[in-house]
Amino acid sequence: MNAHASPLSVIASASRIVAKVGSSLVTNDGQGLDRQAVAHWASQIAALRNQGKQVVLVSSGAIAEGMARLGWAKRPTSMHELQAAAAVGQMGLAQAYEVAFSKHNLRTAQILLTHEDLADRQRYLNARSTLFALLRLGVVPIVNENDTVATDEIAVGDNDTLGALVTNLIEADALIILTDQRGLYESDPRKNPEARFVSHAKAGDLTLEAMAGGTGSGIGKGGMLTKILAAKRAARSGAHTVIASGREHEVMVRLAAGECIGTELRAELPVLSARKQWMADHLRLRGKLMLDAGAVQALLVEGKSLLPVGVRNIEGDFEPGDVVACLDLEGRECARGLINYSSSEARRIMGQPSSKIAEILGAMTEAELVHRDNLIIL
Ligand SMILES: Nc1ncnc2c1ncn2[C@@H]1O[C@H](COP(=O)(O)OP(=O)(O)O)[C@@H](O)[C@H]1O
Ligand SMILES: N[C@@H](CCC(=O)OP(=O)(O)O)C(=O)O
Repeated sequence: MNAHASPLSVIASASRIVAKVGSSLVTNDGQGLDRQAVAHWASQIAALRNQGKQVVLVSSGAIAEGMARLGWAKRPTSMHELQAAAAVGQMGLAQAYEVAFSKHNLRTAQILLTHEDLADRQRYLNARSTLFALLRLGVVPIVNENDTVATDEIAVGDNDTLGALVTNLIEADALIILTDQRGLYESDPRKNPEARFVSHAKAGDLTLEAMAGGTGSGIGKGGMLTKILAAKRAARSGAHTVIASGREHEVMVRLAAGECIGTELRAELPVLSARKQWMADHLRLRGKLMLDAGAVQALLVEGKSLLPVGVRNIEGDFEPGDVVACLDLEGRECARGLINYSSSEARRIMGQPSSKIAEILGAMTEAELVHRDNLIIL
């Protein structure tokens, strides 16, 4: 896993970078904003900009800062208290970044997103154009989840994932995830101080997911697993990921100079087209299709569309245009795509040849249940 160490960090050649800093890196142990840390992020991003690199910052910390401002020692569990803390804290966060970046003559822009903003194709394209406009204007976009309005149904959920979604959105070359650990260890170093460090691996390598645990800090949200999954997601648009310690001196600048710091997860997965990436990232699954062996072979090996004849069972309620998962014989999701028929229609035609669709439903809109153009192989 540590074998293919490259002499130069992937960040050296990246011209568009998304950098994500976790809550523990912008607050003093969750007790209010660490203005010195914020100043360091600003000066490092300013240095990268002076090298001609475009940088979008995804910063956590709103809830931690809100808790400090409200005098709460413990992270609340109720959604509305969390949302209230985020609303209070985001003010401080935005203000601190604006002040810190202004010392380098840089303007900042606040971008608060939810999953719902990105799941709508028009709003997705709009967010993308706005981010590009900001980068062209030389402004540093600072992104966070819009926690104040984000309920579970519409939330991205954690900023590692949000960082990956923004990486895909703006087709960044690299995602830097800064956290309170040196990078990925073979198991959580808080629980196992003997755990070995992973310096290089392939993004999307399934063995990494088994190594990564949840958050250990009580301040952060995602833990290491969301970072590993973020790297896999970022790789789908060709972006490499580095997970490194935000406590390393001048970590971003040294990475940009080519130094290998932290865990480098290289993008070696097939890159999805922009439209398929958006489908994979943003649309909620509405149902599941259990396939037979022939259909699995047709999809995965022969690159064909999914026909009703290869479906053995269907779960869920969906309408034409919704996203459904395709499961293989072992129940693993092997593909997902936009379905052409509603769940009630699909149940009536499953297991049948396409020539029978018109007879069963009264009309045939499409011969395929999911056309290959609308299908993502996982
Ligand atoms: N295999 C692992 N390697 C490194 N850290 C891990 C691992 N598994 C779990 N962790 C935990 O993940 C934490 C970092 O995630 P998190 O607390 O969410 O930080 P952040 O706020 O930076 O996102 C670490 O402090 C560590 O305890
Ligand atoms: N949006 C939340 C942060 C959520 C989150 O993922 O936190 P972290 O694990 O510290 O990156 C906030 O600003 O408090």
